[in-house]
Amino acid sequence: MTGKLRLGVNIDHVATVRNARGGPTPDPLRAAQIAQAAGADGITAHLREDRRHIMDADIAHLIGGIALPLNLEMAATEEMVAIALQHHPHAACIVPERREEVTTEGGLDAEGQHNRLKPLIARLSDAGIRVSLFIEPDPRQIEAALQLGAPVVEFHTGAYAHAEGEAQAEQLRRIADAAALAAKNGIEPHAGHGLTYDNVAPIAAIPQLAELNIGHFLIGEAIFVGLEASVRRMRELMDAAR
Ligand SMILES: CC(=O)[C@@H](O)[C@H](O)COP(=O)(O)O
Ligand SMILES: NCC(=O)COP(=O)(O)O
Repeated sequence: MTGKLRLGVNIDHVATVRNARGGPTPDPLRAAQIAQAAGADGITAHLREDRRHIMDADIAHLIGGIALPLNLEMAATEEMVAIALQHHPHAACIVPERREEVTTEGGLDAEGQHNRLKPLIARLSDAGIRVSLFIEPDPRQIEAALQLGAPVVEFHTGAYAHAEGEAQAEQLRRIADAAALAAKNGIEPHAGHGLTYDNVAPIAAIPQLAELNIGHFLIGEAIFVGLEASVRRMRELMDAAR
C-alpha cells in the first residue's frame, strides 16, 4: 500500500534573502514555523561550506524552535561532521559540494568515495543521526549506499526537473526504477531538487518514495502568495498524486 508522502520544506533561500542585507530578517526559523503550521513534515537546511545562506547559528535556532525533524544537508567534511555531532539533527543528508556552483548540480559519488564516506557515516549513525545520501537515481549508487549502510537515499531530481517531453519521461522512469530498487534493498527512498507545482505530481505518484524535499520554488512562490499558502498547495498536489 502507498503510504503518506512526507514533505520536507527547505528554508535555505529565506536565508539567501536575509544575507543579502546582512541583518536578521527574513528569519529562516520563522519560515520553518510557518511551514510547520502549513503541513510540512520536516524542515531541511543546507549548511554550505561557504555559508552563502544557512549559517551555523541557524542550525541551533531551528532545532530549538520547531517540533519537526531537521534534515541537515552537509558536505562530507570533518567540519560538517563535527557540527552535526554537536547539534544532533534528526537526519544528515550528505551532499556533494563545489564552492563555485550555483546550486547542487548532481548527486554524490557514493561508489567512488566509499572509503572516505564509510567512517563518516558510521560516526553519524553511531550518534543516532539518520544518514541519507543525495545521489543520482543510478543502480550503482544505490548498491554503494547499501554497502555503506545508509538507511536513506535522496534522489537528485534536477535532471528530471530540467528536462522536457520524452527526455523528462525517461528521467522519471530512472527515478521510479531507482526508488523500487532502493526499497527492495531496505533503503528508504526520498527525492528532491528543482520540484515545482508543475512537475511534482509524477514524482509524488512513485509509490516507494517516502519524502520529497522542496525549497527554492516554495520560497519563490511565497513572495506572491505567502509561505503558508505555497506549502499548503504543494502538500495538496502531493496528496492528490498518491
Ligand atoms: C542539496 C540540495 O539540493 C538543496 O540543498 C538545494 O540545492 C538548496 O541549496 P542550494 O540552492 O544552495 O543548492
Ligand atoms: N535536497 C533538495 C532540497 O532540499 C530542495 O531543493 P530545491 O527545491 O531548493 O531545488
